[in-house]
Amino acid sequence: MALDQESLVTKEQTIFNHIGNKIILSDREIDIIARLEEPLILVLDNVLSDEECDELIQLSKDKMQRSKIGASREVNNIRTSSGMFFDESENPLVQKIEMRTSEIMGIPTDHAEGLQILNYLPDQEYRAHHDYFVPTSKAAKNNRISTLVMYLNDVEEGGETYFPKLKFSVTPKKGMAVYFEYFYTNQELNDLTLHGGAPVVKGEKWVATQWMRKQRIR
Ligand SMILES: O=C(O)CCC(=O)C(=O)O
Ligand SMILES: [Fe+2]
Repeated sequence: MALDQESLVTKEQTIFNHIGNKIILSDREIDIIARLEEPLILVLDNVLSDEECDELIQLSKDKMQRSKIGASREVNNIRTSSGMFFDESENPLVQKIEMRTSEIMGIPTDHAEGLQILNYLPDQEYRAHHDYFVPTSKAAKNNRISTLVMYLNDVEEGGETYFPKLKFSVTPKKGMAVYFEYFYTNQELNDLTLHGGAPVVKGEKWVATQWMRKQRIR
């Protein structure tokens, strides 16, 4: 069979490998609500309890400052939300959530970046971007391979996580999450994971993001 024909029928290896519509963890059952196969994108429910969401917001509120992204860590317009990172296993709640995201994502905790919290007010957004680093950057030597964005509250209007190349979007809902991975041999599939946080129209939006690296970082 010609190569291009083969690529039409063979599916790439995925990192996420739970079978069925539930992920049974030691302390919790997570529901798989929706699934796009390639690139793999999953909408998950019951990832965090209401109490865990509230506590994460409380713990991060004090530490918020205008988000800084990119190598220069300068304030810019790609992301207008405020944000902060917890240190790895900074407190018991963060440690518990790291264990959970590791089980969900199928990657050991020592590959996990510190949990990131973002807060968006009306008109604030995160323009479309890839979570992996460009090959020429220093960080790409141990690049990100997968993302879990967890919604910490309900947003009155707007704030969807959108994937413009797939014409697909996820509405934030407290305790739910969207998972995607970009460790495919076919770079075109990785490229399709372009995504952003749409501007919040009404209310505010809180998310916690877990990124996994290819190799251990701690
Ligand atoms: O806020 C969102 O919906 C997306 C967040 C995101 O893309 C990120 O944290 O990398
Ligand atoms: Fe992102």
